[in-house]
Amino acid sequence: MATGKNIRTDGRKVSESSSSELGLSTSSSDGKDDKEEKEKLSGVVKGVHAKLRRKYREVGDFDKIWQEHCEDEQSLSEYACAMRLLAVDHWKKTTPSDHDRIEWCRRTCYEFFRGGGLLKCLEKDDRRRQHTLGGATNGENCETERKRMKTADYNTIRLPFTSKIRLLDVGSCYNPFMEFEDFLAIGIDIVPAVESVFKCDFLNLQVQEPLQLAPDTIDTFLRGSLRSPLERVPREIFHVVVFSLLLSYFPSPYQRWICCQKAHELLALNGLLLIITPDSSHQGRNAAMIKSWRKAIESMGFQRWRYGKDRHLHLMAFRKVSRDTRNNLLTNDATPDMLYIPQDFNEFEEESVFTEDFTRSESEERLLLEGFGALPDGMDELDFS
Ligand SMILES: C[S@@+](CC[C@H](N)C(=O)[O-])C[C@H]1O[C@@H](n2cnc3c(N)ncnc32)[C@H](O)[C@@H]1O
Repeated sequence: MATGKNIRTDGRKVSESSSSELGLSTSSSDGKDDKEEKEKLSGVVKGVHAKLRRKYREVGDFDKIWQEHCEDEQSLSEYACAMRLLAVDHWKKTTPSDHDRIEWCRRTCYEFFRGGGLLKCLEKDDRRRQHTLGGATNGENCETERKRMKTADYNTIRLPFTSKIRLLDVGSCYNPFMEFEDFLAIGIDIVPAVESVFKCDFLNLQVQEPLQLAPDTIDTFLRGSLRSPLERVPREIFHVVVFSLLLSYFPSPYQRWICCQKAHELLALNGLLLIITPDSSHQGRNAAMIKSWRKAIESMGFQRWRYGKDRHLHLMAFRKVSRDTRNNLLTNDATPDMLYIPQDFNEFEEESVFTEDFTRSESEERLLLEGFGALPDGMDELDFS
C-alpha cells in the first residue's frame, strides 16, 4: 500500500518526494536527466506488469497471483509513484491536447451528454423500436411504451442532461478527472497515488441494490458517504466508467471480462464505458483484436459509440443499451478469451506507450501542414467491422 509519505495532493512536493524515494534526480531542467528519469519510471511500471504476467504464466491461478500481487506493498507503492510521475511530470507536459487520453475522455463525455451524441442514439432507438412494434399504427404497443417511458426511473439517463457527470475512474492513480468542473469524479485504485483516490480493488468490489433517489441526492451520497477502503457501491449509480490503461494491467482475459461486466452493472442505462488501451503498432495490425473486444463487450449489453486509434492507444466508448446481459451472451457466443491482448501470447511484446513520446513525429507534422489532418490525428470514428 502507498505510504502516507508519498500520498499528498500538493502537486510538486509529491513529485519531489516520490522521485527521491525511487532514487531519481529531482531536476528536470536538463533534457538528459529528464530522459533518464522517464526511462527509469517506465521501467518500474513495465516491470510490475511483466512480473504479474510471468507469474500468471508459471502458476496459472489468477486468484492466487492477484492476492499475492495486492499484498506486495513495496512494489505497488513504487508503481503508484512511478505511474503518477510519468503521467503528470512527463506525458502531461509533452502531449498535445488532441493526443491526451484524459482530454479525449472529457471531450467524448461532453459530445455524448451535452453535444447531441446521446440524442442521436435515442432517436435511432426510437426508430428501431417503432419498426419492431410495427410502426405508429400499433396503438396498444405504443401506449405500453409511453407508459414505460413515463415511469420514474432514476437509473436511466434521459435528456436534457443538466446534472454533473458522475464518473468512476477505475485504476485512477492520481485522479486526473478531479480538476474538471463538469464531473463528479470518483477515483479508485488498489494503490492510490493521491489522497483523493479511494483505495479499492475493482475486481472484488461488491455491487449493491440501486438507490432510487433524485440526482442531487445521489450526488450528495457520492460526495459524502464513500470511505477507503471502498468495498461496495450501489448498482447503476454512474453515468461514465473509465478504464484508462487499466485492462492491459491484468494478466488474464477473465479479469478484463469481470471488469467490463462490473462496469455494466455500475452504469445507468445509456451511460458510457470508456476504454483506453495501449497499442503502438499501426492501425490495422491489431484490428482483429479490437473487433474481438467489440464483440465481447457488446455481448454484455453495450453498443460501441465511438472508436479512435492514436499513435499509442486505442480509444473506445461503449453505451449501455440493455440491462439484460444473458440474451446477448447467448446470441453472440462471446467468451472472456475474446478480451485478449498481444502480451497474453508474447511475453516480449513491447509496451511502447510507457517509453515513447506522445508528441507528433516529423512526418506526422509534415502531413498536418500539408493538409492531411485527419490521418495522423487518429481521433476519427473508424469501424473495423
Ligand atoms: C497503467 S496505470 C493507469 C493509470 C491512469 N488510469 C492513467 O491513465 O494514467 C493502471 C492503474 O490501475 C490500477 N489497478 C490495477 N488493478 C486494479 C484493480 N483491480 N482495481 C483498481 N485499480 C487497479 C493500478 O494500481 C494502476 O494505478
